[in-house]
Amino acid sequence: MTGSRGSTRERPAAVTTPTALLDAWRPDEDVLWSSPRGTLLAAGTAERLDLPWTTDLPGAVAERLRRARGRGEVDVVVGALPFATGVPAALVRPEVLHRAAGRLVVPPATAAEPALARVVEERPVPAEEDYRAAVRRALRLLADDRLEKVVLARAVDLRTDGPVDVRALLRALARLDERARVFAVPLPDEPGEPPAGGPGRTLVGASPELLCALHGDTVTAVPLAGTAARQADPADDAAAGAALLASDKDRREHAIVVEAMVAALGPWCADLQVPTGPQLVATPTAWHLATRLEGRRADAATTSLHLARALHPTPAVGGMPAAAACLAVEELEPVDRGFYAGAVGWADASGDGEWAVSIRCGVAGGDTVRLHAGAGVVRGSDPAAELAETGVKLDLLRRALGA
Ligand SMILES: C=C(O[C@H]1C=CC=C(C(=O)O)[C@@H]1O)C(=O)O
Repeated sequence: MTGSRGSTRERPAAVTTPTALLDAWRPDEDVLWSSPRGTLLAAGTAERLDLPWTTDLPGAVAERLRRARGRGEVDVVVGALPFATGVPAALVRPEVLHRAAGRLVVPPATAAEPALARVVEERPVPAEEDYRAAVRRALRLLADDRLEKVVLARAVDLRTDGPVDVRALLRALARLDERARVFAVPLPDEPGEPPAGGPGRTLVGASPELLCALHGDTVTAVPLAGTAARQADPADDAAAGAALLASDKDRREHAIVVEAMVAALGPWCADLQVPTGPQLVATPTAWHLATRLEGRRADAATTSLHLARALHPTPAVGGMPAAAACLAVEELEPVDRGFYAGAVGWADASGDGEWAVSIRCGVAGGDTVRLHAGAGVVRGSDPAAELAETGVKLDLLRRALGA
């Protein structure tokens, strides 16, 4: 699935399947990534690349991959980049890379399958009324023209009655959303945390949003923005999707993202195709507006990480203008985003790579899972509706956890 075929520590795709890779995934040791293009199991760590976005990340990664290729080692990095641009990434060049064709498709659960630990407590951070108050403060910033859009996120801390089995959670996520990019990335301990005795922290999720992909010369990005809750009744559900597609406020929120992404990709692309309007995409809990951008890279030296760095943070997770929105996020959100709303995926020595926006995810560790979700605030947004929208987004992980 990647363009590079040079390394000696890779297993041929024919010998394995996505579900075999999931079964082989080891907590705290391995990264799992599954997308429509294929599934990767990055086993063990040959090299840790804990670089922030703000360094010459594309150059540094390309150089390390080139050297690894020269030594006949795995020449692919896999992992996650945080939301904040100054914070180190959780990227690894694995000892062994296993690949399988196609995405992870998990058969229905059997009685023999171990059940996930039960969620016994949920604590929103901040409290729901404080989130609504933060949206009202954001609306005041939007009113005086300093900002056009800001995405405000909140967290929910879940406590379970036993350790969370991340492999079982991945299975549940893959069953729930067959179109998503599903991932599990072991994270470093938080600074100042005592050394982990038990299981460490794992970023785990099912992202519906492609930040960018580069395959050969083809550049793709599929920004999402604009949300409506799915409905149980099919007619109501179709009506909710149609209403979203017709919603002025959501189309405005979406257009801000597309405009910023087209501007960011422009210098890297020849012939960038931009559809005239958004389409609907569905996740199990939400409808979204989506626009598929496709172009050809203008320069053969461009890698997927050049594109990711040019795009991040898009106004689907930050806002517009980006710098003012990030300041507002810092001021209005009481919880650090960590690896939520960053990027997760892989890059290889040929320049190819695929990066999802790390949304619809949580950080699992021991008996807790911290979930995050955000909603785009623009003029005319309603604090109660934004709170409900973040709830709809959080529901994907809640549902996978059986909460
Ligand atoms: C920021 C999130 O979603 C983004 C993706 C789709 C729709 C969004 C929205 O309507 O605000 C967000 O931009 C999230 O899931 O936490």
